[in-house]
Amino acid sequence: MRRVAVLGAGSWGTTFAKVLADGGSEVTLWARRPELAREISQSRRNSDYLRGINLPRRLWASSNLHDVLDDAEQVYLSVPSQSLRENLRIVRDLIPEGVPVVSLMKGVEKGTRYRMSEVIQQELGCDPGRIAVVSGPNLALEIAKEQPTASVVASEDPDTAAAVATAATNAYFRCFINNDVIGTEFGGVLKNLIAVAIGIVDGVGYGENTKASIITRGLVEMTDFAVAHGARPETLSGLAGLGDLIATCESPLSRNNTAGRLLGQGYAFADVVKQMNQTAEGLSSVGPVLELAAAHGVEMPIVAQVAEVLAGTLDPRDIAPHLTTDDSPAPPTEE
Ligand SMILES: NC(=O)C1=CN([C@@H]2O[C@H](COP(=O)(O)OP(=O)(O)OC[C@H]3O[C@@H](n4cnc5c(N)ncnc54)[C@H](O)[C@@H]3O)[C@@H](O)[C@H]2O)C=CC1
Ligand SMILES: O=C(CO)COP(=O)(O)O
Repeated sequence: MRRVAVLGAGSWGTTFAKVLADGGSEVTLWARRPELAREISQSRRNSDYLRGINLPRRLWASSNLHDVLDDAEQVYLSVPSQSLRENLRIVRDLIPEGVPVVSLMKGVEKGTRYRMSEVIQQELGCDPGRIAVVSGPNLALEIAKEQPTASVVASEDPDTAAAVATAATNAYFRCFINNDVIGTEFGGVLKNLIAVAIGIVDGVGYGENTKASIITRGLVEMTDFAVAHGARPETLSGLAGLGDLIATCESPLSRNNTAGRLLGQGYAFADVVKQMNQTAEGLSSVGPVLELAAAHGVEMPIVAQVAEVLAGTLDPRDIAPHLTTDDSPAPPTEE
């Protein structure tokens, strides 16, 4: 039986561990807190993150990294993006030589502005073909309830993508593969920012026209940004772009959407951070994304307005899809 390891026992790491176990692998899950590892292994529950979900028998957890990584044939990473580098420095000598390393994360590192696969490549010093990323419309709790879902596995090496997709496919979860790592990864990062915008206008009380306008123009911003970085535009119209954008913008389960809603209701950024007890990656990646956009000459008026609302310099009621960074009096063209 294939033996795989998942690092990070939050909502997505635990859900993905279940996906892999239900796909036939024997899964070891690393939880930082020993009491959480005990609860998962003994009660088959993760009550902090996945209330009411029974976890499969083929999944056990430990807070000991040696136990988790020993003999792993694939390693999946699901910690908050801003903590990935420090965690990789702890585990890099424990990851078995040559095995696929898979990012489940949807963030960009502050300061360096690197994607998660780039951080992995730097810290492990490995061939990029050993790295894969998983991204798609994947709200953890729905998948933990075994609702039918599709996702994308991207890697520069088709064998790596196929090996990961095979391990991560089961009766309710299906993975498609591609080799557009940049597009797949940025799709997941960028839709979080548009979901924050949707949450903000929802919190303000605006309706479906505003939200549809933001989703549609948001997809243009996502595509322009990703293509400027080398992505294929089709990837952004696929599961890892439009698919994830729809899921995250529509669902109250989305933490990015929820954070935006609180901002739209008038809470200050610091209060929103205090109220969120789970990771909302968009709050950390808005800065590095705008820096990358400026460096590549890409206009992102919606994301820029999100940044202003977070900074407290724009009233949430004034966030709007019709505003552009273009000062000319001529109407903008819809490309
Ligand atoms: N929850 C979801 O529906 C999905 C989440 N993701 C992505 O998965 C990644 C992980 O997010 P979630 O599991 O949802 O977050 P979460 O907030 O549910 O869990 C994060 C986990 O990381 C641990 N953690 C926090 N700081 C840490 C540190 N410094 N070092 C090691 N572990 C630390 C926490 O204790 C917790 O177990 C994020 O990048 C997110 O965008 C991707 C797809 C779906
Ligand atoms: O990435 C996700 C769904 O695909 C989860 O979104 P949130 O991080 O906003 O909860």
